[in-house]
Formats: sequence, structure tokens, C-alpha cells
Amino acid sequence: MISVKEIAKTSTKLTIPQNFIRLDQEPSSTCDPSTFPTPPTIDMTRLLSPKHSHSELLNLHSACERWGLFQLVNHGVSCSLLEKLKRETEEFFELPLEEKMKFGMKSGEVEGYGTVVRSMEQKLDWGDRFYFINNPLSRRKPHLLPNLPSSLRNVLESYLRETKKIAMALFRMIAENLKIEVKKMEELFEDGMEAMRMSYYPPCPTPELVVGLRPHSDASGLTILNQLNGVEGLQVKKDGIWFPVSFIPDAFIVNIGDILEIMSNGLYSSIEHRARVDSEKERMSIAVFYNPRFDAEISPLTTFQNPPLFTNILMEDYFKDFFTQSFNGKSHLDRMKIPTTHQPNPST
Ligand SMILES: O=C(O)CCC(=O)C(=O)O
Ligand SMILES: [Fe+2]
Repeated sequence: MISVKEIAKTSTKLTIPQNFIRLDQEPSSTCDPSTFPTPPTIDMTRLLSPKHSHSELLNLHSACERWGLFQLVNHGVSCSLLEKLKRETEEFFELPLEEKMKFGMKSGEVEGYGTVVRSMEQKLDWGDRFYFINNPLSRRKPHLLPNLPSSLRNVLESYLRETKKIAMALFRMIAENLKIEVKKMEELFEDGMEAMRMSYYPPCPTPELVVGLRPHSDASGLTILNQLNGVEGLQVKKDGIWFPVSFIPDAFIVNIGDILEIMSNGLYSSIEHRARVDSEKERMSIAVFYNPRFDAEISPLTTFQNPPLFTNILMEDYFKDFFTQSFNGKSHLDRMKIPTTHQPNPST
């Protein structure tokens, strides 16, 4: 069991364990920060207001098409709930290691506290995480969420109820924008597979040599990310260059995941992102991943303009396949692509 929090306590500039040193990481942009591209902001109250929803729906469509990520403001989750969530999560990561080990990831599993370690040589991320499936109920592991201290469990359950409402509202609006039947979208996601990852990134004396969470796109339909304690670190790869995403208080970051890229037949695209760490401050985030039901087939649903670019796959198989690979940019999605056969050009 690896606890980066414990490793960080004793690490100095010279003693970062070799497994964490990531000289393979692409550098962040060195441009003047005032020229960094800014991800779009979407206002939930405008999306829901009869007067403004039309223009905000267009903004949402453009954000999904051009970025695959946006900052969601006025989402309606109360400050008191968010404050409690932050406090309880902090307390969880502060627990002695023996306590957290009760939730430790068992060998061969992907849920629980810890990191999936496949080999001794594997490069590791500078962060501890706790990942679990929340829905369907039949897949909830009794020793994880139900076994958490009750104050944390209660706040997580309230938070998950709130974010689920937001996710479903967004899925309905995305269906409208993509001309997919809203009912079809609801069938796929209402009782969908839902998972949460809580991440704790300790400070690192040499932040440029490590990565908090390696580059990846989310394998989800949508992801709602809450940067709990306001410490920046999220970066996105836009037009081939890594840029930091600035923190907006009380906003959630919403990512389009690979599954919506498939469903929109590539019109929307999931964005590659990673988490950097700070030299002095700890950072915490919670991501909730919204996916179709396990028995649903994932396939391009909007093929009116182009032939399907992705193969059909059962959510169950997609999920299994995802966790047999290590995170690596968008390589998971690339494997779903139908190879394009080069047709001879009749005019030559
Ligand atoms: O911690 C972050 O900012 C990113 C988390 C993330 O991308 C994930 O959990 O998939
Ligand atoms: Fe992510």
C-alpha cells in the first residue's frame, strides 16, 4: 500500500523516490499567463431560465464542441454543503494511515483507497485517492461508502444527490443540442453507473519533477469536478499545449468524457487533462463520473452527417477494458475508433 501523504512527510528535494520522477511529462506553456486561453463559463440559472436558456444552450453547445470542458457557475449546490464536504474530506485524508487502510484497495480491484499498482517499475502519481462506485446500488462495495464515518458518508450522499440532478439536467440539454431524444438520454443515464474519485495531492518539494494525476481524458459521459480547497493544479491540453485552468470560487469544472465523444460521433470531444502539484500547499479534489447503465450499448447516436467513427460496445465491457489499461492520454478512446479505410480517389 502506497501513501504519498506519508512519503511526502519525509521527502526532500533529493529524496523523492525514483518511481515518482516523471521526466517524460510534457512541459506547461511558458507564454505570458495573460494570453492563456480561458475555458468557457456556463451559468446553470441561465440554462434553466425560460428567458435565457436559448442563448445559454448555444454557449453550452459551443463549449462542448470547442473545449470539452467548462466552468459551471450558479449550479445551486449550497455553500454550507460544499463547506461541510471540504471539511469532512480533509478529515478523512487526515486520518491515521491504519484507519484509511480499512478502505484500502484490495489486490486485483480498482475501488478503494490507494493506487492500482501493476508492476514494481510502474511510474506513480504524486497523490492519494479513494475511488468507489456509487450506483447502481448492487455494485456498491459494502466496505467502502457504507462503511465511511457517518458524517462523511452523509455529506457525500447529499453531495451526490445534488450533482446527479445537475448532471441529468446537463444530459437533457446536451441531448437537445445534439438532437438526440431526451428520453433516450434519460434511459441511458438516469440509473447509470456513477463513480467518485476523491484525490489528495500533498505538497512536493520538486513539483516540476512529479505529476499529481497523469494526463488522461475521463472515460465518462460527463464528469463534475470540485476543486475542494481552491488550490490550483488542473491543466488541460488545448491545441497541443498544456495550460493551467484558473480556479473560480464556487464553480464546478464539467468535463465531456469519452462516452459523450462517442455518442456525439466526435462532434464533442473529451479534453486531455492532468493535475500538477504545489510546492507548499496540499490540494484536494472530488470528481464524480456519470456513465450509462452497465447494460447499455455505447454507440454514436448522431450519425446524420458522417458515418459512425466508433464501434459499439457494452458499457460493462467498456468499463472492464478501461481498467485493464493504465491511464494514458486518450489511448482508451482511440481503441474504439473504426479504422478509416483509404478509398482510392476516383479523380486520380
Ligand atoms: O484533481 C484534479 O484536478 C483532476 C482530477 C481528475 O481529472 C480525475 O479524477 O479524473
Ligand atoms: Fe479526470
